[in-house]
Amino acid sequence: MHSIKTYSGDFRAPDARFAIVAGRFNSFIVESLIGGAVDALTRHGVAADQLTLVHVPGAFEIPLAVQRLAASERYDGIIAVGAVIRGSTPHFDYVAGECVGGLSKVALDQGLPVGFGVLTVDTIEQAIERAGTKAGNKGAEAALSVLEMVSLLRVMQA
Ligand SMILES: Nc1c(NC[C@H](O)[C@H](O)[C@H](O)CO)[nH]c(=O)[nH]c1=O
Ligand SMILES: CC(=O)[C@@H](O)COP(=O)(O)O
Repeated sequence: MHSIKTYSGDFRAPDARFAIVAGRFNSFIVESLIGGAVDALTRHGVAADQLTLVHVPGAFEIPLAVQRLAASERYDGIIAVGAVIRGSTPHFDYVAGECVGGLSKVALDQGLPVGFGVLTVDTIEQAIERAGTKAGNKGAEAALSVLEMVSLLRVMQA
């Protein structure tokens, strides 16, 4: 049997600091995503004083706020939440594309876990399903992914 060096994170990151950046657009959905993210983190031992919540106008603005927080070096991980719902013009593709592209760039440029809890959906019904009803809560999923990545990066640099 080969012994393979393995790195894996878990869902514990003592004293880690997290920020949630939330777009206000479609706020009735986004509030549930924020709630899911906070609930997931607190259930895994993250205290309120380890959490910061930042509101921005919409998904397009999320990457800039995430970049500013990342550059401050005060956070171990950042969770982006928002809801981009397709309308009748190509606007959706621009907003959603810039949001995910910007978030990936910040994560890689800053070497910081950034969770993608931004819904990119065709209908309000699809958004509701993914904001705490039958298809889970993408805010919670993103928060747990960030928690795991923070833990993993700590293991990898130890
Ligand atoms: N249509 C949606 C937007 N649009 C707004 C943009 O994100 C941005 O705030 C505006 O263009 C000003 O720069 N935002 C969402 O989060 N969701 C949408 O469905
Ligand atoms: C995601 C969007 O940008 C969308 O809300 C815009 O709707 P429309 O394409 O009908 O202007």
